[in-house]
Amino acid sequence: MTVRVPAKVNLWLGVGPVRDDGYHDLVNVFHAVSLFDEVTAAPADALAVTAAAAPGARVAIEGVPLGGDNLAARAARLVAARLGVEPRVALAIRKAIPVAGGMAGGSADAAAALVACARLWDDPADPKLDLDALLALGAELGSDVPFALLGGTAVGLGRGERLTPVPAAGPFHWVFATADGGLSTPAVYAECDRLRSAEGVRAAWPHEPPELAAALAAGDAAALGAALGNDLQPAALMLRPSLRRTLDAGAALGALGALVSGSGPTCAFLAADAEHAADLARVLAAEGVARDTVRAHGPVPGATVLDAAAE
Ligand SMILES: C[C@@](CO)(OP(=O)(O)O)[C@H](O)COP(=O)(O)OP(=O)(O)OC[C@H]1O[C@@H](n2ccc(N)nc2=O)[C@H](O)[C@@H]1O
Ligand SMILES: Nc1ncnc2c1ncn2[C@@H]1O[C@H](COP(=O)(O)OP(=O)(O)O)[C@@H](O)[C@H]1O
Repeated sequence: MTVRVPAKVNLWLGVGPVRDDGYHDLVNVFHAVSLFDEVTAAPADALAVTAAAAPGARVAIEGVPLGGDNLAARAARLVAARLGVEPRVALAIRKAIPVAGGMAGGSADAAAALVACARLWDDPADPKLDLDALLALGAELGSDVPFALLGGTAVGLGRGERLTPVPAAGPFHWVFATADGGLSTPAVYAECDRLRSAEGVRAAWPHEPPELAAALAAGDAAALGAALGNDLQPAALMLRPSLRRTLDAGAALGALGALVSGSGPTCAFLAADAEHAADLARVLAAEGVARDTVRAHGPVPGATVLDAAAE
């Protein structure tokens, strides 16, 4: 049983004040892109996780924990507990999504494991775990996990887990510039709070610009590029100043939009079309402002079971 699951880029990440539980209220516009991890789940004597780079992918696989704290393993245990079975499964993860890169690769693997384990252990004649149940389990694992189940384009409120799909025409063509080393999501949120308090800025209630929804609905890449935004970007740039050069290089090459993806350090560039994306990827790589560049398009569906013929 193999499940394919996409990375995300945040088209808009409005970050509100920190809440009593330590999380921030968000207006998080997620967009799933065609950069996929795959998780294969097979019955086994005990829970086990392996991880490898997908063919041709240059991911820093050593950053993926293989013990019980791997998000896919946590997902398997959660499904097993909910269904009252033992989590006897071997999970083989093939990663193309950058690790700790702001593209929600760990969340993607968790979503894939939720879907795969539900297929393995739920009763098909009387399933306990429908999509709503999986979305609720996903939210227990992490704020970004529900979106990896859903895919497409969606706005996430609350911690980012309360999702509403957003109509998007697409396809939109993207280039992602990966970086050496990841950024810790909690550290970037903490830096965002620190910068705001140092500047005496009180976080406003986050909002989403109306131009964004209009650009998505119309499939207008130029308008979308102008409407992108990320409240975590100043914090990511403070923690990783070299990203400024990467963003400036993309903008100078005519990217319609250039921003840090989520908590970074991956930078996302919106291209006018597939050809422009190929040019951007090639020149950014040649200029040495990224570890690697990867092209992808969005929106794409969320976690999907591959049939045997496709595997
Ligand atoms: C920033 C975003 C943007 O989509 O993604 P990444 O860039 O990490 O992929 C997300 O908000 C990350 O979501 P996710 O990675 O699932 O975070 P979680 O495991 O739920 O939380 C990890 C930590 O991030 C901070 N956090 C997360 C979500 C949120 N709304 N407010 C927060 O302050 C908290 O410090 C929390 O302890
Ligand atoms: N399956 C997994 N893949 C990647 N990272 C994982 C996984 N499970 C747990 N992690 C942990 O989650 C952290 C964040 O990883 P990831 O989801 O790739 O990044 P981000 O939150 O920036 O999008 C990693 O540094 C790693 O310690």
